[in-house]
Amino acid sequence: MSETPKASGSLADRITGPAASKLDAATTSFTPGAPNPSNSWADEVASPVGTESKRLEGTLEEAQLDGATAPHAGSGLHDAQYEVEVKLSDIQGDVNSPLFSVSTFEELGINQSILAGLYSMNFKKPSKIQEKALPLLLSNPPTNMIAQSQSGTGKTAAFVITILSRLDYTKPHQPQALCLAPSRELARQIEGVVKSIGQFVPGLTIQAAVPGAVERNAKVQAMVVVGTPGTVMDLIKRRQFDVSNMKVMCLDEADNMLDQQGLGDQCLRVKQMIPRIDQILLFSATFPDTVMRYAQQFSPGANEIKLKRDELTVGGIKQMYMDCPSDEGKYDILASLYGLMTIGSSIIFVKKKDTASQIAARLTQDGHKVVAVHSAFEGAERDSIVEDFRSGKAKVLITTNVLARGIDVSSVSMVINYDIPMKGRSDAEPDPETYLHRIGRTGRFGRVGVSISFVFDRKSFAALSQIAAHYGIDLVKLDQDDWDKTETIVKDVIKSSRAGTNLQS
Ligand SMILES: Nc1ncnc2c1ncn2[C@@H]1O[C@H](COP(=O)(O)OP(=O)(O)OP(=O)(O)O)[C@@H](O)[C@H]1O
Repeated sequence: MSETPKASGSLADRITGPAASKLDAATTSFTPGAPNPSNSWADEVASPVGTESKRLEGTLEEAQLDGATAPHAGSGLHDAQYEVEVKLSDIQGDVNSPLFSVSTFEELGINQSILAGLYSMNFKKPSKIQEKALPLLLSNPPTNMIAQSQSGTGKTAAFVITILSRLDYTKPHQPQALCLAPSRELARQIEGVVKSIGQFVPGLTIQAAVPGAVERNAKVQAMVVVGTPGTVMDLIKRRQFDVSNMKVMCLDEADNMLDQQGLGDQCLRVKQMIPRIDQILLFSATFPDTVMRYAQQFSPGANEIKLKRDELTVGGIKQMYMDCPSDEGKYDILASLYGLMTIGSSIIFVKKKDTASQIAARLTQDGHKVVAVHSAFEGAERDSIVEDFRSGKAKVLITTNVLARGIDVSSVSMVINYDIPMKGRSDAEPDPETYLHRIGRTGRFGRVGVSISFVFDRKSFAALSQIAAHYGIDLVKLDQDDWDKTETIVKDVIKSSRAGTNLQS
């Protein structure tokens, strides 16, 4: 890291000095990007977004504790030796961790061949959601389930084990389980998890139903089908996909699938085209109240495992924000962070496809190595770019909300919200669910990671403040005027994780 942000002084600082978090009654008019001589926009927002430098210290200490790195491995915060081994068994033994469980996979009544798959993936103990959900999921008669658990805590394995336990293995060409996901990348990833967990299950057949995967007129002839709603709907309509014998239907990222106008309609159509389903499973890290009611209709009589709002954030993810000089000025800050982004892998989330492409082009021009993916890319190209990112060939990925959910790449140590996620007409409101899913691309299954959200005006600051208030969290302000300090703070967290490479079981 040698570059320093070109901009001098944050907007908030240029207005009033370090942004204060208390509400200031006297407000003056504000033009985004233009210094306001008398009042900070930050002052005008009742905000839990903390700015005191001493909070940085506290957070770093917490980072070590929450990430379960230093205390278990015995490495101190200022230890020059960054390579710290994270002991997963210790995290899973901590009653407060979402990965905690008292039981073993054997005790959950899982079939031997499925157990063999779990062990070969080095899954030693279930996580909390797996331990709580599996007895309910596997009991007879099959019961519907709505299950919520923090990002990166192993929901996929919970529903995949259920699917594999429900199949009639005497009918290898008969589709019996359907799993739907909101993006082709997530559907492909789930297909991979089914293959891995089911690798020792004799006779198991799996097929993906994403755009381009099933030839026109070809039949879907696998027991487990994982796809995206639009493609699956078309295949059923065209009678390429026989759904007369469906035992399990699972929606991953269910709140997103049911909430979004297009996706929601398609999921409902698919369900209506299936004459009978023994078990309907809805999984997500988030279930806003508005969607929950609809989810309960979609999956009637379901057992429910829910989290409280303040339990939703993952302790291993250190959430920070950067006060940028202007919308345009965000680019310089991003470029300055490049060195930190490549310690592990990073994902930069933007709102628009165009922004993703433009930033990627600019960073490339400036000599950095990055890739971009969004829905305007062709399917095959998307697959190959995401594959490069998974394998570590590409370390910095710029994308839109299309990859905000579900994507599991353990080496991701940093997530940047280049644009604060917004929803509603003309982006009127902040989108706390998307925020949580985006930052959840790091800190997977006990690992440590950093999220940095960029704010630059009153609207973006207020939006981030509301998101922080929604989850009852404090965000740490990174100072662009003290780049060395910023670098140290971020580096300490990222290097303590070396995400993915040193998680010992
Ligand atoms: N019992 C386990 N032991 C060890 N690793 C596990 C276990 N269960 C899951 N994992 C790993 O944890 C990671 C996260 O799991 P998964 O992708 O299922 O999370 P998730 O809860 O679905 O997250 P998200 O809400 O982001 O979709 C994966 O790499 C998975 O292989």
